[in-house]
Amino acid sequence: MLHVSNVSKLFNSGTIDEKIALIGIELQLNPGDFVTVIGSNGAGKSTLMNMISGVMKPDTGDIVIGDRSVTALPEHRRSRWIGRVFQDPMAGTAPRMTIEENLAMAYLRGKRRGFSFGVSSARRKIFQAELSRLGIGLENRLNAKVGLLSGGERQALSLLMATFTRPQILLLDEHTAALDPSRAELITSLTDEIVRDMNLTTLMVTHNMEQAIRLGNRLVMMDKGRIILDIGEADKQHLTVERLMTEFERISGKKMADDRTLLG
Ligand SMILES: Nc1ncnc2c1ncn2[C@@H]1O[C@H](COP(=O)(O)OP(=O)(O)OP(=O)(O)O)[C@@H](O)[C@H]1O
Repeated sequence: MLHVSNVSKLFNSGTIDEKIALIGIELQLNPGDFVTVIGSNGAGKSTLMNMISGVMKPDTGDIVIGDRSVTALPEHRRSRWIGRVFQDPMAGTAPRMTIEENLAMAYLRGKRRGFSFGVSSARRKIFQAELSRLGIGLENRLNAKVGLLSGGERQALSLLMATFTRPQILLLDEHTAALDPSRAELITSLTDEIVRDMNLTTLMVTHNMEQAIRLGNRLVMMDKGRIILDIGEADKQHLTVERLMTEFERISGKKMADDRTLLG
């Protein structure tokens, strides 16, 4: 479903600010894979997400979604196949538009022209049904401006908007990190539910090791632009935070330098 092959990225090449962000990344996600990604600061996690979504182009390598190479396509041309939720609850939604208008926008993403922007009563029913699965009452607030929602509510809406057109790839970029613990837990369980229900192929970056172990069927660890561990379903079931830390130290030869990492 997603094949990242030999992807490298160097920032500020040839200057004293040169930064190696990714080196020869190889990553294959099969349909329905839910892969969590952890790694120390500057490991290249966000850069990898940006390469897949088309925010930036790799220096070398190829990115294939489904059976097509998207490496040369700009971000907006890939958006029909990709859903993405960012860390910042402000990033995924339009604050001055209503919940209904935001959903209509997401609904039209990647669709051919000819679909009207207006919200028909049939479509409104679909939106209400989708919103009610979030379980936080947003289905009764279709005309509320999104800017008035709490961070958790916005993130729940962003998650819905990113997923309800069933993207081929869902990218979650520390999407619970800016929320307080109870809201983060809500978004985490909604994520798990939606990804499983829709069988979405998902890549989720998190700084929370416990969350990375608990969710998904695979766990990938990055360090200094490389994937240093790729743990499959069977091994992941027996994984603990302590074991993960030990593995990181063994492979990288250093302690996990990441102030934000939650040990669970
Ligand atoms: N636009 C940019 N210009 C220059 N250097 C960059 C840019 N984006 C990322 N980098 C550098 O590339 C490396 C990888 O950064 P990236 O943000 O992908 O890491 P990360 O694993 O997401 O880190 P964090 O967990 O701290 O968010 C870092 O050294 C970073 O400083």
